[in-house]
Formats: sequence, C-alpha cells, structure tokens
Amino acid sequence: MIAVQQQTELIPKPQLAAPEPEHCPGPESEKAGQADACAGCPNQSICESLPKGPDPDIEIITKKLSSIKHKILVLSGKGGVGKSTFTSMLSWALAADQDLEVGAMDLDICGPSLPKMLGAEGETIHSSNSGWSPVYVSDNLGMMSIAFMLPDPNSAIIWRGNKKNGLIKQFLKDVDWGDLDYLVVDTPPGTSDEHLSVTTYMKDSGIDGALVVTTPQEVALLDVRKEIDFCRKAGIKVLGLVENMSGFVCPNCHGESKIFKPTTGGGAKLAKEMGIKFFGSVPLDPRIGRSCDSGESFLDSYPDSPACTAILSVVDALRDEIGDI
Ligand SMILES: Nc1ncnc2c1ncn2[C@@H]1O[C@H](COP(=O)(O)OP(=O)(O)OP(=O)(O)O)[C@@H](O)[C@H]1O
Repeated sequence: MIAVQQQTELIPKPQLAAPEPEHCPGPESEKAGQADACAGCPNQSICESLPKGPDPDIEIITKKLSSIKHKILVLSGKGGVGKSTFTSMLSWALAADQDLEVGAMDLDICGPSLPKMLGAEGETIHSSNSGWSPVYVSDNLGMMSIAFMLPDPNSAIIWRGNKKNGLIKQFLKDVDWGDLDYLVVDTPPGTSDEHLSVTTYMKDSGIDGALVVTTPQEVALLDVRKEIDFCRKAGIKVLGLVENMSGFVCPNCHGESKIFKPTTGGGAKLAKEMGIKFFGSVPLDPRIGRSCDSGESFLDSYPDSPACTAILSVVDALRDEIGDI
C-alpha cells in the first residue's frame, strides 16, 4: 500500500484554515467565497482570493489520458446492483483478447471493491517519473484503485465533496496508464460529487459513454432514471443498460426462476421508455459472487454457464455500440 505520508500530499491545495461549511462550493469553484454558504465561513477571504476560471489541471488530465482509445464509465443509480462486478467482468472479457490493452479504474472512494474483484487486494503501487503505475492482474489488464491511496482500507471515509474532488483529480493526473485500448471506470452509486468530478475532468479527453447497470426492481429502476438524466445533463452518452440479477438459473436442473421480479417491466421496458439501448440481462449466479470474492475471472472459471454467455453478449453489444467491432 502507498504510505500514509504520501497520501497527505494528495490533499488538494489550498489548505484551508477551518473545516468547510455545509454546501461549500469548494475552493476550486467559480463561486468560491461568494456563495450563500460562504457567508460567515472563516475561509471566505482565502477562497475569494483564489484564481478563478477553467481549471488548468483539466488540460494535464486530458493529455495524460490521450493515449487511451476508449473510456467507458460504469454507472448505476443504486448501490449493490453489480456495478463493480460488471466493471471487473467487462475488463476480464476485453482482456481475453490478447491484442487489447485494458485498464480498470476504481473511483469509489467510500466503497472500493475492484482490488478484491480483480485479485489485486493488498498490492503495492509503484511510482516512477511518469506517475503511478497500475497493478497488472494479467499481461494486458492493469488496474488502479483510489483505495490504494487511502491510509487504512478498513476505516470509513467521511469527506466533503471538495476533498473527494481533489483526490479524484490527483488520481487522474498521476496514474500513468500508457497506451490502452480500453479504460473501464467503476464509479460509486448515485449522482454525487465523484460523478461530477470524473465527468468534469475526463470529458475533454473523450469519454465514449456510460454503461448503466440496474436490477429488475422498480426501486433500482427509479434511480437509474436519475442516472440517465444525470448523463444527459453532463453530456455523457448512455451506451446502454444492462439488467443484472434478472433471474436465477439453477446450475443443476437449469430451470429459471425470478428472484427479483420486474414489477414494472424491468430494464428492457425502461430502456425503451428512455430511448436507450438495452444490452441484455444477466442472471443471478452465486458463482459470480464467489469468483468476485476470490479475485478470479468468472468468465474463465465457468465459460459454459448461462451467466457467462449473457455477460459476453453484453460486452459484444457494448463494443458494437462503441463501433469497435
Ligand atoms: N449476477 C450476479 N449473480 C450473483 N451475484 C452477483 C451478481 N452480480 C453481482 N453479484 C454480487 O452482488 C454483490 C454486489 O455487487 P457489486 O459490489 O458489484 O455492486 P455495486 O453496484 O458495485 O455495489 P456498490 O454500489 O456498493 O459499489 C457482490 O457480492 C457481487 O458478487
């Protein structure tokens, strides 16, 4: 793990004299020191005096990511629907083609799970003159998690948006991906500070779009509508929707049962309603959970399973949408 000492270097400048108030626009915002929330804040004069205008770091990030052909965000409105699982499977599936160089990036500050799912938990990251090098989990699959920059993997992160924003920016600036065909980015659930940061900083480098993951229940679909709306407002193309944990295929009798019933028509209906592509449904298979927990590729371990077939068909649909096959 990267040392705590290095982590302190990541705290965004400037160092403020006091904790930021609630609804703080952030010292890097155009409204720094001038928003309603700034009134009475001890940092107000520091923030007001900071330079405004386009963030010069965006240019640095754009240059840093310019050697990556395709960038895909994996989003979901709700937590626990399988976003990290899909990020790992998509990464394994793409990397199965030895001609492709693939990177997987975990931006989930509060619940990073990609190191575990890709078998990189506890890895040490190395720094060179050109930045931090990704951890290679196979010859052509590198991964980096913001978890590697946090002091203690088991402690809860309670940060305001401004600080998260600084860490994400630093992460995007400093990781040296080299030449990649694909960068798959796992994000936290919802439409929070992290999403705004990642879209703001990566947009100029060209994001192909977002793969949105849901489960069939209306409570998940409700949040997916918001996620799609967020993408539209942020100018991120929605590549397609995938419905995860759609049914359970018994590995013994191969009979299918619906565990999470699509009460309002599920992902397919929602995709139609919202005018986006439906990439397909992936069944619930307990072996997916086990493979993720042990950091192995489910696709390699169970190539003949219905879930594997379904996942590969989603990957094909996604590559087709990007215009890569
Ligand atoms: N199709 C599936 N079949 C069985 N288990 C699955 C399937 N998809 C995901 N899981 C399991 O569900 C759990 C939640 O998945 P995951 O962590 O990918 O969700 P998430 O949306 O990334 O969550 P968070 O929002 O907390 O980051 C994990 O234990 C994962 O192994």
